[in-house]
Amino acid sequence: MWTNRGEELTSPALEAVAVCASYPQKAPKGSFSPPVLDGVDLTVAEGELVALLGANGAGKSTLLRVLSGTLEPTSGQVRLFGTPLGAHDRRALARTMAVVGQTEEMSFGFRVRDVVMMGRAPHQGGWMRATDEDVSIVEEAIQSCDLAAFADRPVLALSGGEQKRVAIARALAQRPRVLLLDEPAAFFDVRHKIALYDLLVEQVARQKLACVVVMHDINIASQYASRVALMKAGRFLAVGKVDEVMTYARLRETFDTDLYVGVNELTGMRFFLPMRGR
Ligand SMILES: Nc1ncnc2c1ncn2[C@@H]1O[C@H](COP(=O)(O)OP(=O)(O)OP(=O)(O)O)[C@@H](O)[C@H]1O
Repeated sequence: MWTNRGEELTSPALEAVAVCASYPQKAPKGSFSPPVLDGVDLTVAEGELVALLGANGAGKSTLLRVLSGTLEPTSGQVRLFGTPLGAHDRRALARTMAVVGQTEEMSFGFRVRDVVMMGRAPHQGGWMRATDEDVSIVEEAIQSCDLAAFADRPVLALSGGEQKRVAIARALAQRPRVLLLDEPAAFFDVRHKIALYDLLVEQVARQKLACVVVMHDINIASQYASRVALMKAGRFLAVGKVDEVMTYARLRETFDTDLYVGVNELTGMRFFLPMRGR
């Protein structure tokens, strides 16, 4: 069954099928690095937040690059609402998917409000004239990312964490259906970290977003993720609900280290503590 936009109703929002990926290398010319992703399968539905967890170098950011179309898989395929990523028109893709990378270059000379407005560009006509709706979406994104106090400041005059919040506000202003974020809370203080994930789960539920987030904080993942994917050496060790996947043994295998796994008696949620070595 198909919608009037030609999308298959039963298709997941985002799908990686048997994806392998390598990086092009300078020498010898035309060669590739050894595989960084090795047969990854993932489906992400609308209204769910999937956390990618794994040690440094496991391939999390690479998977995000492949899912966003920045890196071509060497084999396998990524599909967005049932259609191969490459078959989507660039402008339509920009309306459908927003990406917040590990590092986001901010342009010199722009104010916070201008940068967030850039998220509306794929929805605007050739003249890029902001409608009342654009302005109100931008203001909502600025408010929700706690940026109102900085809205008229040059973006380069903000701290690392504040600039990251601007990049997230711009992505939310895009009103995408799929949102990919690479360690979005890396520079955040604890209050802003909790506020960000509260905001993300609220957006995921309200806008029916399909959201994939690379995370290093396993306690945040256990509290906010609909599902968790544990990565090691370019493969998934396990994908599933927190209680199925975030076990002592699986986390040990993922991170090559022991973690204490506890359960919060008030919420029933798991928590994890690092254990010192000998
Ligand atoms: N541009 C690149 N060219 C060549 N190899 C790369 C490139 N980027 C990453 N790699 C390699 O690919 C592997 C996976 O890197 P990736 O950045 O995907 O890991 P990650 O799981 O996101 O790690 P981290 O937690 O440290 O951010 C690593 O071995 C890394 O050295």
